[in-house]
Amino acid sequence: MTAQAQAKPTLVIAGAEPSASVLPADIRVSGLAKTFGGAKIFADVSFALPRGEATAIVGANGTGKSTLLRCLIGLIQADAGSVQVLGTEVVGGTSPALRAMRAQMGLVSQKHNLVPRLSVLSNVVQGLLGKHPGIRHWSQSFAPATSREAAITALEKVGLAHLASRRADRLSGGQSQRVAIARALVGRPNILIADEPTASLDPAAGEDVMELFFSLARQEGVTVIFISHNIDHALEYGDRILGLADGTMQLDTRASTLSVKDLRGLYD
Ligand SMILES: Nc1ncnc2c1ncn2[C@@H]1O[C@H](COP(=O)(O)OP(=O)(O)OP(=O)(O)O)[C@@H](O)[C@H]1O
Repeated sequence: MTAQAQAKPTLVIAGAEPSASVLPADIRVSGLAKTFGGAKIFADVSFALPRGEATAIVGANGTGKSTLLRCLIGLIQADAGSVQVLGTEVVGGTSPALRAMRAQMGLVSQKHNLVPRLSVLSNVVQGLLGKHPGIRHWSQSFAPATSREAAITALEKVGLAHLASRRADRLSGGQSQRVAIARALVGRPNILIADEPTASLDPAAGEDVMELFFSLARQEGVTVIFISHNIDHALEYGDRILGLADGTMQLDTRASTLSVKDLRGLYD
């Protein structure tokens, strides 16, 4: 299959895999559309993500990958369509319903988003705020012992328990991203969402973070959806690839059936 052929509408198979509609899905998107100020970002986007699978979203800059993730989390409202996450309808969902849904998710972003002046342990404790809103989970010193212990366990999983008391702004980029992974995992989420988790890391640190992130996600049986500009990462770590181009989902297929060359077609 050539790169050019893969990205052309004749090969669009979004939503067409029989398995996508029959497997239990943690995320179901149907007919999703989003505009900003009248400019179409994407329309008619449909897919289903089976439980326990990792899905990579790929596509050129500005095609709407982050916007799509934000619509899934309910941080921005789609203009049309439906998004069901763990049984909750996100489009038009109430704030309490969206908060309860997000409490079952872990988020990792490219900028780590740690609170710089707080300790590593407090940052990880804050990963429990979705499940336990309120001041007790702002800092490890207010948190109940069970939460502190959960945070230490999460730090052990990413190999950083020995840095629990270090301030977050005294970490390297790779260490920060590991702490962000611990924070995402501490609440035992059902879904992990990562927006370019290695974008700010050098290649070796990026590789380490991807290995760690996916080995932990697989151990926990978590459904993962991640954006990557690294085609090798998308193919290596994604069970499935979603490709956005020209305002539609041009690609929705198993990673094992694709090559680097196929995916480059999305960037032409
Ligand atoms: N809040 C917003 N208001 C207006 N336009 C926005 C907003 N957020 C994103 N956009 C626009 O929507 C388009 C898609 O942006 P988005 O960040 O989703 O793309 P992306 O595929 O994630 O890009 P990249 O790969 O560069 O991160 C861009 O043209 C962007 O400028």
